Order: sequence, then structure tokens, then C-alpha cells
Amino acid sequence: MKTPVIKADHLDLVFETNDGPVHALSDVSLEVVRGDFVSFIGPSGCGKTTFLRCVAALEHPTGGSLTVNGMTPDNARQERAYGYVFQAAGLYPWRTIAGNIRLPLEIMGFARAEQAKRVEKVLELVDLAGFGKKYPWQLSGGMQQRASIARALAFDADILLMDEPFGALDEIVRDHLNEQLLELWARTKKTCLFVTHSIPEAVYLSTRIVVMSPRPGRIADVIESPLPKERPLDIRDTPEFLEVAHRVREGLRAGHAYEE
Ligand SMILES: Nc1ncnc2c1ncn2[C@@H]1O[C@H](COP(=O)(O)OP(=O)(O)OP(=O)(O)O)[C@@H](O)[C@H]1O
Repeated sequence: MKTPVIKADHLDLVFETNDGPVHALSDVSLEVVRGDFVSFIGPSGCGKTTFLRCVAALEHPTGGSLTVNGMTPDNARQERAYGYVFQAAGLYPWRTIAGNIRLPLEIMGFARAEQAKRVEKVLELVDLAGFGKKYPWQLSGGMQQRASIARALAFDADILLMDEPFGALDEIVRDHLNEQLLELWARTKKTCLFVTHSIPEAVYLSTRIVVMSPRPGRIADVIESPLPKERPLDIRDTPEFLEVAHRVREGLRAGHAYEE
């Protein structure tokens, strides 16, 4: 039995707002083991981002317990357990791509030579070797998002938290990045937590899919993917793939019915 990298036990999070309490997470229990690729899918407001932010110690649960690498999220954050990729690439326009990737390494006090080595390595990992000297505006949206993944990989954290990283990109680019992300995941063996609104994206990428539903934000279903690790894009036309997609859709529908 593998020890969990992330263990949420009856997690609750209530935001106190001017309009009253918002139950962003309710009774969320989940274990993620090393090397898992877990997607979180569900309608707006079901707590996907909030869960990721709890793992990253950017929010603090109001009930239940959460450990990351066996530690409190705050301690895991200090130990740099994770890299975080946001929906917008969030690159500084006045810094080159290499400069952007280097920034967290500078802040962490890595030696100059080590910074350069790591920047080169992660640029290669995301297929952007040779683009380090470019500025963000010289790259396409998809390339910028890859640069932002490279930045999250630069300090070699075991866990990659990704909050709808490809949500703003068109479908063709997204397909391509999905393929590349799977390759990257297979090569680096990171544990990935990935938020998406897209059923095909969740099914294509994941070893496990967590279907969530809102008000209060909770887990409606957890689906173990029966798909093989090797996944060419046309796997999306196979009966196995469509069956998983169907179950995700059912989970989403059940969550909505609960609301009424
Ligand atoms: N800082 C905050 N203060 C008050 N309410 C918040 C805060 N952050 C999130 N919420 C509320 O908590 C609930 C869950 O939000 P969250 O952003 O986690 O949902 P989500 O599933 O990621 O949604 P989306 O798909 O739109 O990104 C929502 O009702 C949201 O309005």
C-alpha cells in the first residue's frame, strides 16, 4: 500500500462573507498517491480551486484534516512540496522566458550556475529549448502556458497543482498540450492535481477523476480510470474512453439534481 502524498479527511471550509457563510468544501475525503494524475471536475463554485488552494496552504480548512507529504500544508509549502500553474500564464512581460522561470529560483537563493542549469532542463522538458531569450509576448498562448509549467517544475517539486491551465486556449492547441502534459507526467513521475471544466480533458489525462458538485462543494464521485498509461489522442474514440466520459457526465448530472 503506497502512503498518500495528499490525504484529506472530512475536510470542511466555510468562507464567512457579507452575504453569510459560503460552504466551499463539505466533508471532502480523498487520498492521492505518488504518481497519480487526479483531475477535479464540476460546475463553477463547487470548490475545485479552493481544494487546490488548501493543498497549497493558500486557504485553511475550517474542519477536518489535510496532510501533504505527511506534513501540514504550511510545512509542505515551506519545504516547496509543489509547483502551481494558474489559468493565466502569469509571466512578467519585462522578463525573458528564462528570466521568468529563474525568478522563483532567485528568490529561493539557488546559485547562479544551478539556476541556469535548471532553466535549461525545464525548458527542454516542456519543449521550449531555445526560447529562453524570448519575451512572453513573442510566444503563442500555448507556449506561454508551457513556460508557466516550466516555471512550476523549476524547483523540482514532487507535486504539480494545475488550475485550468489550458482553459483559455483553443481546442487544437489544448489537445496538443494535453498530449505533451501526459508525456511530461510519464517522464517526470510527478503527482498531478488538475482542475478542468472539460470532460474529455479530464478523462484523457487522469488516472483518477474526482467529480464535484456545488452548494456545498463536495465529492459526488471518484472514478478510477481503466485506460492504459499510453494514450494516443484517438483513444478518445474508444468505447472504454466513452464509458468513463459517460460516468463523469452522470456524476455531474447527479450533483445538479441534488441542488434542486
Ligand atoms: N476568498 C473567498 N471568500 C468568499 N467566498 C469564496 C472565496 N473563495 C471562493 N469562495 C466561494 O467558494 C465557492 C467555491 O469556489 P471555488 O473557486 O473553489 O470554485 P470552483 O469550483 O473552482 O469554481 P470555478 O470553476 O468557477 O473556478 C464559491 O461559491 C466561491 O464563491
